[in-house]
Amino acid sequence: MEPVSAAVSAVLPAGGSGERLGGATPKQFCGLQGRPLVSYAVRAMERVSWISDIIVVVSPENIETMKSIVEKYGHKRVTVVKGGITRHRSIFNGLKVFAENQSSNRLLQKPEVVIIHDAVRPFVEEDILLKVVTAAKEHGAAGAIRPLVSTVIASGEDGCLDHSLERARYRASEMPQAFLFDVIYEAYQQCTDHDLDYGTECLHLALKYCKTNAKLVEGTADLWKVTYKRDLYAAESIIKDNLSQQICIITDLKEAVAQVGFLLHESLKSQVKVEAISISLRKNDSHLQNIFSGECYNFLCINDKEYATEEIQQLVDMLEKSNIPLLYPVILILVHLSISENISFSIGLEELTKIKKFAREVKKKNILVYGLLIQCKVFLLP
Ligand SMILES: Nc1ccn([C@@H]2O[C@H](COP(=O)(O)OP(=O)(O)OP(=O)(O)O)[C@@H](O)[C@H]2O)c(=O)n1
Ligand SMILES: O=C(CO)[C@H](O)[C@H](O)COP(=O)(O)O
Repeated sequence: MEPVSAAVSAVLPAGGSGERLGGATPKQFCGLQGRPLVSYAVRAMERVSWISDIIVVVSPENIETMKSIVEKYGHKRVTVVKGGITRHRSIFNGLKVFAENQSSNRLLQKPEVVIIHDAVRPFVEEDILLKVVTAAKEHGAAGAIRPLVSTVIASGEDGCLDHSLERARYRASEMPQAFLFDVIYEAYQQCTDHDLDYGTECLHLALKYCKTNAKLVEGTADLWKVTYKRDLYAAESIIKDNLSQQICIITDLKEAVAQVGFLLHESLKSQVKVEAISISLRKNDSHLQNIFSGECYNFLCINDKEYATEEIQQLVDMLEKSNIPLLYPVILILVHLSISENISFSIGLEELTKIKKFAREVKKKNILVYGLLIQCKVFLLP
């Protein structure tokens, strides 16, 4: 697919109260693995380099909470805007930031295409964003859809079945959606109070007021909206699963050690996404930096050096300098290979004590260090 050739920004409605989920905290602020749900959606947008501004719309009482989330998790390109009493009113407020000079918000550059995405749909990927934006540029509006899980039926006044819809002909409307900014803004300006208070579908507004037939784009199953309590549990297990799906194996440049890294890569690659690199940790390696910013949280560092702590210290320093938010525990497994002819380990007791002390220190920074000693005996052929 062609790269994006339009100015694109995003509006994330996050101003609801989460009645269906229940509980005192609105669902977008519920913690998943210690981080609020809304922050995952913001992060998903932020990772897409061609999205310029991200407008997060929250209820007036949650403005400060949202601002502190932006600060705590280092979110960039985010403007927090006051929401309305319904989702449509919140989205409209978000769009206004681009079109009207509001006293509390600087006027942001009006995008050609605007993405609208519920803040409670945390697993949105660049691929689907690109598809809806490209389709919106061509058709004026586009939205992700999914097959219906259950058949839609209508009941009559007596509470009995009136009619049912042919399931194969209908689709569930999901998010993200994208619009030519002028189309959706015009539609919202023309909306009646009834639309704003009872409507649930932005694509419908574009059709009703701008005669724009949205292109429907097949989305993936994980675009679903966190609505009920069970959805929070499901989202949390997807997050945990994603975290354990990527590992980086780092070896030094010595051939025997690099060879172990290569073999490990071969045996793991069918189960997890694995990167294996041979580098000198003393130098600043751009490939390793890219792996950090790709949010890899698991590292296996193999070496045969006597001073293993220095190596792992260098890796931790690089990790910290890379400024990736340490939102989850980083797992660093230090594998010390002792390749020798005799059975004694090349690493001394003093070094082991140092590693243990180091592990205790970095644990406070959410970095968990584990050590593994492997004795490889070299058999010399006669
Ligand atoms: N006045 C509102 C209502 C909803 N939303 C946002 O719109 C998205 C989708 O709405 P929904 O799932 O219905 O959220 P809630 O309204 O919070 O949930 P409920 O209907 O169960 O109260 C959510 O990110 C929600 O925060 C909003 O910005 N402003
Ligand atoms: O499914 C959607 C597509 O437009 C919206 O995300 C949905 O309408 C959200 O609002 P609610 O759950 O309050 O109806």
